[in-house]
Amino acid sequence: MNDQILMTNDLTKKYKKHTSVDGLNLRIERGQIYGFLGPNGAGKTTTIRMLLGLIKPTKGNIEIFGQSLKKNRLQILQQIGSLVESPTYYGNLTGRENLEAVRRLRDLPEKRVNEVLEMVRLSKVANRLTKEYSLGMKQRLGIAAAMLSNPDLLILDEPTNGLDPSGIQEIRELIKELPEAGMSVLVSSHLLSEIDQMATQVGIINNGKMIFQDSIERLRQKQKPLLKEQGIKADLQNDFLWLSQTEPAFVSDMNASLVHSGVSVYRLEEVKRTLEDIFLELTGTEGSL
Ligand SMILES: Nc1ncnc2c1ncn2[C@@H]1O[C@H](COP(=O)(O)OP(=O)(O)OP(=O)(O)O)[C@@H](O)[C@H]1O
Repeated sequence: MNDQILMTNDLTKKYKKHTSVDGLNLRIERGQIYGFLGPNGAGKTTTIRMLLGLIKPTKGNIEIFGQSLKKNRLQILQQIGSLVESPTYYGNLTGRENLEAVRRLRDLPEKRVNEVLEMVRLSKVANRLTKEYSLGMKQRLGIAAAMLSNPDLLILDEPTNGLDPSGIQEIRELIKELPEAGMSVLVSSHLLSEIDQMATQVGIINNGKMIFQDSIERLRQKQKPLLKEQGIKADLQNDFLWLSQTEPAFVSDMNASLVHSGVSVYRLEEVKRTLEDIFLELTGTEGSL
């Protein structure tokens, strides 16, 4: 079912002569995890600020939950949870106390604090002071606060920024579970690798313009013909592009070609065949052990 939750038409923001966001037509459907990708300065934060009614578009319109943001701002924003920039806390309060303060302010049900702590996997450290939290824990607490009101749409601006790989993994796992809890998600990042395994849909923005918007599967499929055109044999398996040649010149040409075509390469690795692989190949017993 096509159930559009967010739609922008020709969304544009100009600062004097500079166009930060240029005619964006964003489309997000209910239940999707929409990865909003673009290099630094591409216009992601400016777009998100417009979606949250924090700044006014120069041109274009925004429809969220089927209603115009201009006309129904407050009603729409009540159903959106957001994390824009680093969350701020009272360091001398515990994680639970910080959430409790937000909950009271917004008059939300008491049980919700425990529910969101559980969802972001902070229950065990809920009674520790937040000044002792790691950056990843702080980000998760920020997401918990954004989820307190049980919003239909969660907007997260670069929630993995500055985190180490395990922190990124935790956020990724957490976000993946949100559609099941009834939330659609827009999550921005400047690295494809960070949202690769969690987004269902991807919008790529560059210099304020949308250059790709489709499913993550379609984005992956684009990689193969590109190499095929150049006579390079490649096999796409488990999110990795497998190549049989490893000469330095070949690898660097292939990398340049992918990057020039807008495909972010986040790791190049030579995988040596294990002795077991060689043994299996020599003995022809592959797959029959
Ligand atoms: N208040 C402002 N006044 C003038 N220019 C601005 C303003 N806010 C943003 N810009 C410009 O708009 C462009 C897009 O910025 P934006 O912060 O939206 O990018 P971004 O994709 O979120 O990048 P980053 O990840 O670095 O935050 C940049 O060139 C920026 O300098």
